[in-house]
Amino acid sequence: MTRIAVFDLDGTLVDSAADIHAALDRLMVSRGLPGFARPEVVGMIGDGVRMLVTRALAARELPFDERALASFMADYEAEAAVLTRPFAGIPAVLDSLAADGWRMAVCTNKPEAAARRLLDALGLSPRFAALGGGDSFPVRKPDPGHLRATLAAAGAAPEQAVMIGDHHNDVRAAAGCGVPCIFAGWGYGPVHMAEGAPVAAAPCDLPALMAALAR
Ligand SMILES: O=C(O)COP(=O)(O)O
Ligand SMILES: [Mg+2]
Repeated sequence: MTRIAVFDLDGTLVDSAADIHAALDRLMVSRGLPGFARPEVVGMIGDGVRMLVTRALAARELPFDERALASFMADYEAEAAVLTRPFAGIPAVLDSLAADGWRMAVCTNKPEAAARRLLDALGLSPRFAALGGGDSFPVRKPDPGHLRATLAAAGAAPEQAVMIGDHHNDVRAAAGCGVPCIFAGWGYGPVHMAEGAPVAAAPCDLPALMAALAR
């Protein structure tokens, strides 16, 4: 059976916090508000762009505002790959998984256009059979339908899959599909978000953990 590795994007494949942080700070500056410290921004990532902007505005005691969301999205999408790079060891792991016959896909809560642009800019797009963004389907992680639809877009079934992610949204989406999950210990989510999933300390730990989990 062909196996498929479904990767989360922010905090798993790529260290994107610096560009998200810069775009959030530009949004704040445009409103005459102070910016954030990196740990604050890291704690806001994981539930998609609407929640990210909601949390950033709430941190400044402002209500959610569609115009702020639209201007953040346009700005971030254009500048998503300025500072963002794959985590150390990720390109080598993708090479080694491909050599072992794994197919690969991305299931991210980041809007699809920004995710696609980022993967294109980093030269990673050709590696993935499908990209399921936070707005690609009617549901997103932790809803298991997001993972299921991403797998379907890749022409794969949950029985073939292993998910790798850094947030409880990834762990829960996988659990809802009956897909084993590995928690990316190098990412943005605190380790309690693994909720019992095996934790990979570094990308180079993935191939062995994945081989053990794949059915
Ligand atoms: O956009 C987010 O909030 C998180 O994106 P991710 O699902 O790739 O971690
Ligand atoms: Mg993530």
